[in-house]
Amino acid sequence: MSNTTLILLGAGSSSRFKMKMKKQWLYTGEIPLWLHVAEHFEKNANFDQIIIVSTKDEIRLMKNFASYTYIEGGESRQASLTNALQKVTSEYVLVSDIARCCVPSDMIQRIMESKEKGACIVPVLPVTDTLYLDDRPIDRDKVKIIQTPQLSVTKMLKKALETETIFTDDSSAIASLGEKVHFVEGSVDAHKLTTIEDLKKLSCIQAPSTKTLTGFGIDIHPFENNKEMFLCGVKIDVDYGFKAHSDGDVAIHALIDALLGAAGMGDIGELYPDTDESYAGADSKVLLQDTVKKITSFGYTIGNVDLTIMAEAPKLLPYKEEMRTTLASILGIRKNFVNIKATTAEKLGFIGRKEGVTVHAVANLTYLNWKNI
Ligand SMILES: Nc1ccn([C@@H]2O[C@H](COP(=O)(O)OP(=O)(O)OP(=O)(O)O)[C@@H](O)[C@H]2O)c(=O)n1
Ligand SMILES: C[C@](O)(CO)[C@H](O)COP(=O)(O)O
Repeated sequence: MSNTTLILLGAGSSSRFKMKMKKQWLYTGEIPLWLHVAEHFEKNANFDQIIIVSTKDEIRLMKNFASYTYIEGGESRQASLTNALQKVTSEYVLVSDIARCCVPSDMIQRIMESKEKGACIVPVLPVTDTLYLDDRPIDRDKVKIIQTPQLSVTKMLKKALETETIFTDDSSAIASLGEKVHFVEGSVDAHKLTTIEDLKKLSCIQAPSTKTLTGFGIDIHPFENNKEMFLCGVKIDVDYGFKAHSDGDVAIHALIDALLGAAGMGDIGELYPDTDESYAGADSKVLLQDTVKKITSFGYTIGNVDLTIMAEAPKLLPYKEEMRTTLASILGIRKNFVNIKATTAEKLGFIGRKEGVTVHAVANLTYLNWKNI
């Protein structure tokens, strides 16, 4: 028993990163950044428990990668930390930002070995440039740059955060109680990933794998009279549509499943349950937009998609070009990467009897190559 819990904070929105992808989900080789950080800490110290703090959507996906304890974050770093601390029963807690993704092994050792030296053990860097406060130079030897991870006595940190005051790190919270903060040497390598430019300073992360991930989706809907019909987001000029909880766009539903399949994100029913009244009559284009947003924020980029619509009726040839253009625009790819095929079932089965339609879809994803940004 190490009597230490590791909390990795990753519930931020990456707003300063200014990419469609969240920085936590940038891929290094075949693993996302958050997992790279967790595995690195796990290799370098013993923990009773490892807690990853993230958002609800991300936690769903994270659980497919590794069995850590996952906790939903809050509005601020401090709120996220407070949520995670509720699950901590060990004497010590090591808290780090996932954004600080290249913390050297010797820095982790230095912090862990200093456990007894204060209520909070903090890695620091000296300032090497001249410093001014407003229009006056100040003594730079009295100034420190504070990094993470920080090791705290759990009960002190919990107590320090029982306040409305917002602290930018754990050490400032503990210092506010008058408790001893002990400084150890940090490292320039433990630079925090905040903007795209920071990527150049982080040598521990490699280019993402060039692997292609393939997903397959299938959906079936029966016809229903006196409804509007939509396929691939295009209104089809017939006086019947599909029986469904949403607008019944069976093609978009199959495509969403193919995209989710390639990303390892489950299926359409998990993301947009048909028991949820907010999706009653939903425009499937909006669901596809949301799926694309999620896939992109999790570090993937869409390569191509291919759909086969099996329908005895209606005739779809006149709509194929508009279907291609509509899907390409939502997927954010050129229309030559969107293929639509239509086929009959040669009058066989429920499709042949004109009772409904089946759509098969395939999608390919790759990891977004952030090295080319
Ligand atoms: N509500 C929040 C906000 C931040 N963090 C985490 O705290 C760390 C430091 O935050 P920062 O680098 O500022 O990340 P973001 O908040 O994502 O970035 P930005 O401010 O640019 O949106 C990050 O690992 C971030 O994921 C968190 O867990 N919960
Ligand atoms: C905790 C921290 O990384 C210490 O340097 C820093 O304060 C986080 O600041 P942010 O504004 O939440 O990125």
